[in-house]
Amino acid sequence: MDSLSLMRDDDSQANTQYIGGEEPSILTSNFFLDHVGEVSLTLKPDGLSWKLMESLCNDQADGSTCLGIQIVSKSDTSINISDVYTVEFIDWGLVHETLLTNPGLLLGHSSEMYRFTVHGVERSKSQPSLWAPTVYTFGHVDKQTCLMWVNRMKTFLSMETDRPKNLLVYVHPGSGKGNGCRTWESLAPIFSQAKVKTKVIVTERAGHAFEAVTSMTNRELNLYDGVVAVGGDGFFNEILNGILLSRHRAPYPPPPPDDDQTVETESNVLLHDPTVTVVEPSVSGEDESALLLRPPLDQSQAIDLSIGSNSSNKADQDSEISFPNERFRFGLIPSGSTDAIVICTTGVRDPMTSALQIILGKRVSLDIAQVVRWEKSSKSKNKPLVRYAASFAGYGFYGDVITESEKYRWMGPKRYDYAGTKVFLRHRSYEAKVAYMKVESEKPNVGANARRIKTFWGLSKKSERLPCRAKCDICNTSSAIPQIETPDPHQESNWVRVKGRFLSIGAAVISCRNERAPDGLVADAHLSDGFLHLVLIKDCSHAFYLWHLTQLARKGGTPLNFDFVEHHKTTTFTFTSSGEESVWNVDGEILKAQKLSAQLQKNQLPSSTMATPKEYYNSLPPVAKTYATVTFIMAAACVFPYYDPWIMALFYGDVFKKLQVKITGFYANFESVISYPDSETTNVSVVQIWRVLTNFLFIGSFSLSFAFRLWIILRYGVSLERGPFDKRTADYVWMFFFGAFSLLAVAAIPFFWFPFMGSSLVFMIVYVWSRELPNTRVNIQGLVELKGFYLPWAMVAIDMVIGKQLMPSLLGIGVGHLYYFLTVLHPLAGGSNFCKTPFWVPVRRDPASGVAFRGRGFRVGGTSGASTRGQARDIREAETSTPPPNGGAFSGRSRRLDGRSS
Ligand SMILES: Nc1ncnc2c1ncn2[C@@H]1O[C@H](COP(=O)(O)OP(=O)(O)OP(=O)(O)O)[C@@H](O)[C@H]1O
Repeated sequence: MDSLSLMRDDDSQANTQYIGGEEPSILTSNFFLDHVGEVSLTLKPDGLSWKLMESLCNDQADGSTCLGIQIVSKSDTSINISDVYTVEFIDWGLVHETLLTNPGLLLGHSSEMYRFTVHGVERSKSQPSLWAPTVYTFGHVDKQTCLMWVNRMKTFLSMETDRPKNLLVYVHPGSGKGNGCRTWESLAPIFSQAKVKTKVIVTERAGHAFEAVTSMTNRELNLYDGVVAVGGDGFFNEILNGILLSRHRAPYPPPPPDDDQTVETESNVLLHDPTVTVVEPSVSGEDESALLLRPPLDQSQAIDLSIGSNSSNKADQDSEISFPNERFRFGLIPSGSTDAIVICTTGVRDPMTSALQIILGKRVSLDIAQVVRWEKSSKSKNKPLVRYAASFAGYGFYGDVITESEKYRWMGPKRYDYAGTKVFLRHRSYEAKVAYMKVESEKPNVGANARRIKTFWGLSKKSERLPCRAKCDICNTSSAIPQIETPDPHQESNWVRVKGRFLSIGAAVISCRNERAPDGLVADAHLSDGFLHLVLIKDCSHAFYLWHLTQLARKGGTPLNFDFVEHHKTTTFTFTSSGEESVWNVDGEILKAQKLSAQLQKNQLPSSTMATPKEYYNSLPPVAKTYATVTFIMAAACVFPYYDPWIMALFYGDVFKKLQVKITGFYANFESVISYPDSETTNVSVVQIWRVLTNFLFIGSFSLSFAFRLWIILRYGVSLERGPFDKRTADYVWMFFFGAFSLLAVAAIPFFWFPFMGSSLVFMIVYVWSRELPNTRVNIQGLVELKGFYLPWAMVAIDMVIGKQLMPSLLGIGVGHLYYFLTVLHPLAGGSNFCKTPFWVPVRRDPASGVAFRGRGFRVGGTSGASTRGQARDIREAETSTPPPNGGAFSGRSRRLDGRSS
């Protein structure tokens, strides 16, 4: 009998066993695994496993060999849900019996049945970092059984919430050997199979991707779960800078001291001028780097700096207000000439492995170096120009090689060997001053010169290093990374100064392993270790330098163990060229700089860089800041005995009634009922029209309730303004006006009237936020975590429990919904937008958008920051694979906005 026929018709759903009560978390049933045979299949929330039911292959329990012959891959007996990227029901068709279950008959049988496939990854046995896609086809005669299993697996897959659903992909067609497009074409089917939407833009010139991501609003970027570069390290750097330059806010590293501000002391300490003035970063276009063609920086927004294959900061409760948000990731699919970043993060230089890791939402966090070039401006202030590096910034030899290699780009990756040889033969050294910060946890025995015992002719004995490798234990164990205490840069004693002629100066963020340097430039630089690894190579003879380079090119080599090489683990350094200049090579991009400083941006909260309340206050966006300030002043005014908040209240009867104000020589009291028997008083009549506005500005005197409402403005009001209303200030102001008008109308009905409607307006903010950012996780007092969508209702529930009035909150929800319906839901359903922001809204038009209604028009035209429908429409639009002819990846957007072509 054909073994497949063992499965009877009645061996169906009824035969699927549920283990674990009514809500089965475990399913088990018999299926036929294609090319294997009948298996007993078990599904648990964390994975799928199977056992061969009957087989002549009993050599090993897992059936991995049969009569001594290895059955490749299909002999696997389990796959984790975290390794599965899709499950598909594929209807009726053939399921094959393995050719090897019947040794006498090497022609296998096959039978027809219903089938489903499980697509996942398998790791190479010899090189576990190398991943490949794999597929298992299971068959069963009962369709319902198959469907039920598919649905259950999909449910488990849906719990893998960290996976991207919508990605922005930039492809550099000329990277490496010029096969960027081919690389992407070979991977694109996996992304669509995994139901990951991609908007693909093939770059047309250097700087194209940079300009595209720079010109995107936070709202537009937030429509994606991440950005993926298909190219080399330089291309990744271009995108990283495009995103960070306009969004990352952190204090600059201290500039190198001016010569006249530098005092050399006996202890070799560099004195910095702490009073140096920092002005806006320069936009000068004199550098050859295409990145320099960029718009002025907006330093008003903060970002989460956890970058690697992704961007994440688990502790960041406010990350949705800034960009990139916590789910946003940076992906890199290697197609370049060096691909050091990919080798250091995934362990292999394999596009498929990177693609699968991106699809499965695998994450690794990286530190980033902020590199600042300082120039004297006309006003003779130090003028910074900022760049970010994910792997390396190097001067001298490294800069010369990159400059030289650009001339031979046509050679492909070989150009580095040719240019390297030329530059080596030239053997140039450069006069420079370097100052670096002494860092506490740089213990003498783990530093570059650890246990250095001098031998003759300058060579040191091998140091004890823990090199970073694929699947590095140190990178994977956060406790293995020492906690670094960052010293105060203003304290002179924290600096060490080195002056001399250098063949090269390099600062590595990661080990920079690549095919030419198998252990990397700095073997013991680990991912996110918090250090900038400064490597100073002082002038030496040709022969020694060659020795150093050969050590670099050798696995297990000791390129840093020479007397002319210094390795310092630091967080900040400064550089001043004193003579003939080379250029800096920042992740493969050229940066000319006579004065430069660099600091490590540790994976940290931007808010933690806000040292003072003043900085925090200054960082607030204008609308929320104004509202919060006014409400605070209103509350503070109650402290004064002669101020009576009731004068702000909404009494419709009084709004058009004239008020007699008696003014004495010392004060005014607005309570008309009080009369003063003073002799010198003046009577003034005023209409109390202000009440229609001021009742919204008073959200209570200082109390717990007031603090809570103020917190809502600062938390959710700011979040809305920086997120969905980014660059749409007029729309945001209009939202408040709309809310106020609606509440005034509602308050005309006595049942809904409150003397102060401010708390309803504040609650409207919460409601609109919950609709705009419905999937943001919100933690309520550390007790429960829920989706942003439910936040207003959770707050109402809390109000109920603590016995507060519910009506103000419910009114806020009501008008919030009306606003959201009229501005988003109704237009998305095809209706017209009755609630457009009128031109009289008293706010300057956003210069970046040019029009006041840009954002709203955009959403109506197709996208909503977080509304499901908006997103769905945007995803459809996003499936364009070619950029418009003008190369502007987003030029279509402006046509949707206001009907004009960009
Ligand atoms: N379409 C394009 N035409 C020309 N240059 C481009 C284009 N797109 C991007 N670039 C630029 O090419 C430079 C190098 O790209 P990339 O890093 O992908 O290749 P690579 O230099 O071969 O690789 P690696 O950086 O790994 O050595 C980047 O600075 C990028 O700005």
